[in-house]
Amino acid sequence: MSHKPTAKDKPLADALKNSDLVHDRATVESAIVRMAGEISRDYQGRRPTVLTIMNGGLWFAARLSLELEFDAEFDYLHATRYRGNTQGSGLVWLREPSIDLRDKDVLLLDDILDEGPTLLEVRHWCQSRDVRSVKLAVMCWKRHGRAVEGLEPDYYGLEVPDRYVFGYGMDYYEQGRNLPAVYALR
Ligand SMILES: O=P(O)(O)OC[C@H]1O[C@H](OP(=O)(O)OP(=O)(O)O)[C@H](O)[C@@H]1O
Ligand SMILES: Nc1nc2[nH]cnc2c(=O)[nH]1
Repeated sequence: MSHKPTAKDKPLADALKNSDLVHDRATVESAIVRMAGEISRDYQGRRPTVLTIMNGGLWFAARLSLELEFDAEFDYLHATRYRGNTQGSGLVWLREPSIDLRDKDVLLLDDILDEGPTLLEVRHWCQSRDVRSVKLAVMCWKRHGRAVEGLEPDYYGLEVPDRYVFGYGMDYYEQGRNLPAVYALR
């Protein structure tokens, strides 16, 4: 039986030795503040429903939401297709939002847009709930041109290289999410 690698087999310290810092904390946080300004302007006069995609979106969502200049309704969903691995597979839903989304202006928050199936499916799921609108905001965009067709973020903070990245919410075998910067494996 093949063994799925875990944190024990893949120490974070080794990954850090084998990685480059791509965005330090100040750069990440100023990008998030800039995004919050753009989102605040666009949603003026509305009270959107902000849905965080767990787990990775948590750190970004918390930082961003403190900068938003409007009141909002918050909830979260948990959908994962990497499950502590560095390669994605089918999306597994672990928790759906508990509030009724009908006629809501939904803003989806996630840490990274890479190949796109996660946000594509979650956006589609929201549309099937008869939302008024749905937009995507991601902290990092791995803009390699291989994402599912037509899927681009409405808002993004930073571009990241076409390598496995971690930190600021993004995991390396379920480690490193609370690193306050973004690293890329060499
Ligand atoms: O654009 P994609 O290729 O679909 O990848 C992006 C998704 O991958 C990560 O989630 P993951 O499945 O690792 O779950 P996690 O947030 O719990 O780490 C990340 O948080 C995004 O939701
Ligand atoms: N941590 C992490 N999660 C991802 N999900 C999709 N791409 C990535 C990536 O590069 N890093």
